[in-house]
Amino acid sequence: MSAAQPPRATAWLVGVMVALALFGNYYVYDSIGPVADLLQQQRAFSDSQVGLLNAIYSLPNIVLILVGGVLVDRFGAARMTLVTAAVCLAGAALTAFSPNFTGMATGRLLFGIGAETFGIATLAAIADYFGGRSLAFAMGLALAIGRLGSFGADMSPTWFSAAYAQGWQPPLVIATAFAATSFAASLAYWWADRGPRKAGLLPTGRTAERLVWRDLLHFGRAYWYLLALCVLWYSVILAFRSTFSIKYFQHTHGLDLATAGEMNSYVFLAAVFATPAFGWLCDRVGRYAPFLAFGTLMLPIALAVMALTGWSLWVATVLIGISFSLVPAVMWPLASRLVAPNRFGTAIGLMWVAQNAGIGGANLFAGWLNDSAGASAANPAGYAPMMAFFGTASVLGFVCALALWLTAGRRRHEVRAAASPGRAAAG
Ligand SMILES: NCCCC[C@H](N)C(=O)NCC(=O)O
Repeated sequence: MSAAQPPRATAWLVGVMVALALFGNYYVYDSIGPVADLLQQQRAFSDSQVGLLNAIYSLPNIVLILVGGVLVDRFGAARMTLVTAAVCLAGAALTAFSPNFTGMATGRLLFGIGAETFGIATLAAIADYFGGRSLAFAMGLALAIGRLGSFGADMSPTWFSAAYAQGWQPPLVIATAFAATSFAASLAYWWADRGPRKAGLLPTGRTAERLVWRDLLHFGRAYWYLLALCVLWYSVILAFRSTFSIKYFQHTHGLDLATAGEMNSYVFLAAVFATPAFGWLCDRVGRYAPFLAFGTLMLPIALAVMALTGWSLWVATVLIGISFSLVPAVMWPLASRLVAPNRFGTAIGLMWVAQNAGIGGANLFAGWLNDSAGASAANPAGYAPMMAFFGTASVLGFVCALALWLTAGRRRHEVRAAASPGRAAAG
């Protein structure tokens, strides 16, 4: 980190553009769910085909995202944000305008290849500009605007009802327009970044390094705890909340589809406001690991409340909302403190390789558990193995958070980390 920093106004301008870029990107990510039924009715897609349109996003990233992280370190956040936003735009357009399933799937594949590296580049951008000040708040705010994009996609059948009335294509064309907005915001960020970068006001650690595979093993112990926690927590929260929770609410708590979906969407909405608020709190208090441990603890408690008690679903929804807001608000700023700045992209890339594999694996395993136990509305007890699996994984995530707290998350470590960002426990 250089001593001089970009002016605060420039940092916030960049923050706003990055957040706008994330908004469009998250909208496109979540744009398939709302048109799934139309795709089945009008294009005769099967459930597997619709599922594949989302799965194909994660699968290539189990390998490619690592390369993406290294590219971010090598070519810088601004250039990689711009390039990957262009790839995402091409993917969204191909998805919307393809005459057949193969073309649509290729579009989603392209979008996935661009989007995960785009995610790393935007985190690196915020770390560049807010490394020494309000980092968790700025990252939380950017992620919150991204979540607003996901919420917007969920609400799009209401907001753009005329487009939905015309069939499956106009909503995907709207998604492409959001991808174009994301590209425009990325272009503006790249433009604004040129001055501070040339003036040497940004971290100078990002060098044109080759990918040395052995180096990947040289992160400190705290980083590996964070990686394990990232895999376990995201696997549970995304596989449960994005795939199985609505069906689970319907079958075990007797909700209708609309109410179950609404109950689920409150978690997104809560995250929009609570993620930056929690980030702000962490910056003010100057502590990260204890908050991370608290956030991860909320998840197994929520799952236990759902699976083992007859309490209102609101209790579990609030607890998951806290976890879903707090953990990302702390995890990514903490990651930027645990590794050197020139290895941030690689570090996040490695975390997201494992995360994508974990999310994919958890989805497949939970589905297999439900099928094997015959989970259904007639047999709600059949969901017990899935809940036991999610519960165990979330408890293990909490154990990793505790281990991280003990390794590099005590007050003395975090004070030192704040004084010298990007160096703590890097060793
Ligand atoms: N856009 C939804 C998937 C994002 C996955 C990505 N690897 C990630 O973890 N992003 C940070 C987040 O909390 O959304």
